[in-house]
Amino acid sequence: MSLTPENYPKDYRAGFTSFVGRPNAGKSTLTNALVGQKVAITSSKPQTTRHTIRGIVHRPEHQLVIVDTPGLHRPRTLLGQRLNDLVAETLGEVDAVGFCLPANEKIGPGDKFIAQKLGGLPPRTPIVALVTKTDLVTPAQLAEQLLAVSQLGDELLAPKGFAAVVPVSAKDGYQVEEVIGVLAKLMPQSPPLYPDGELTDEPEMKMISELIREAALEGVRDELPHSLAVVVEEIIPREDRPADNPMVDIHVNVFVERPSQKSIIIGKGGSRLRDVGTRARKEIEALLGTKVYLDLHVKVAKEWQRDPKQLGRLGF
Ligand SMILES: Nc1nc2c(ncn2[C@@H]2O[C@H](COP(=O)(O)OP(=O)(O)OP(=O)(O)O)[C@@H](O)[C@H]2O)c(=O)[nH]1
Repeated sequence: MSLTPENYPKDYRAGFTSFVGRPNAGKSTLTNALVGQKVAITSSKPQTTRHTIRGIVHRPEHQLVIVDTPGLHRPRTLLGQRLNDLVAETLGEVDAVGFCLPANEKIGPGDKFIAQKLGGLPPRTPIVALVTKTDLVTPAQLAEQLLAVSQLGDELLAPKGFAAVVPVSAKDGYQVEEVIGVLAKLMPQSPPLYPDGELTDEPEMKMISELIREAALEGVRDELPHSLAVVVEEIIPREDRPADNPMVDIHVNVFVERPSQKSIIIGKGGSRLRDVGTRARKEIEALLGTKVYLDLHVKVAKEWQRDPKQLGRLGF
């Protein structure tokens, strides 16, 4: 029998949690592992998560709603500041924060910067340290990192420190269920917030633009992630299609900052853009469950990261 707001165990817990951590710490991959389906985009390039995407973890005794925040980092451009505002806003509203620190990298200034920010959250918000990517280190290295992480909490989150320090590998599934359990215990007693089986409430347009962004970033150089914005202009059901075989036309603008970046995205004779389109289309078809015609246009919007008007137009 599925859970409803009227029929749920009396000690049921439900609430919001958010993962923070420096770029590449493994936040998106962990979200996907917890939810069990691809919802947040992942890539080996830092800062690919621009939008707040929620994954929802359902268990018989609790529900976790995960808000996936962009990588916290020191503000550099206007876009950077906006990302930070977004992170601060998101974190003010959650019941617990998961702070991701990779097991295979020494704690650095970026981690300390984030820990300091977390120290400024309302005193009731518990913070769980998640030591990610444990598959990449030996048990001895892991033990050392767990100790270093606890010390970081004692130093910068005094007097409470971390509510827990949990090692996890999203890649091989080690301790994924433990992470859910630890976070769930920190949620308030509450009826389920979302119906059973719902995995994300992210609007389709955002998910589509994330899929295209992910495809467009595949295999490109480091400078591009910050310079790329994807805007889905419209989604139109194709007329004159048989009812059992529908199709939608999706018109998309891909914005870059410089003509040279436009050439990178398009590739020789348009070959790269065709590949990006094919890969993204397959993912979008799987998401929507219908055939898709994807119309991609690459445009140059100079310095869009620094221009408030352009940022607004691009949905930031
Ligand atoms: N070996 C291993 N690699 C991992 C694991 N989790 C994440 N990764 C890799 O680490 C890289 C970054 O992971 P993401 O999940 O995109 O990191 P993120 O923190 O969301 O990154 P941003 O969006 O840049 O903030 C990717 O190449 C992942 O495949 C893990 O448990 N084990």
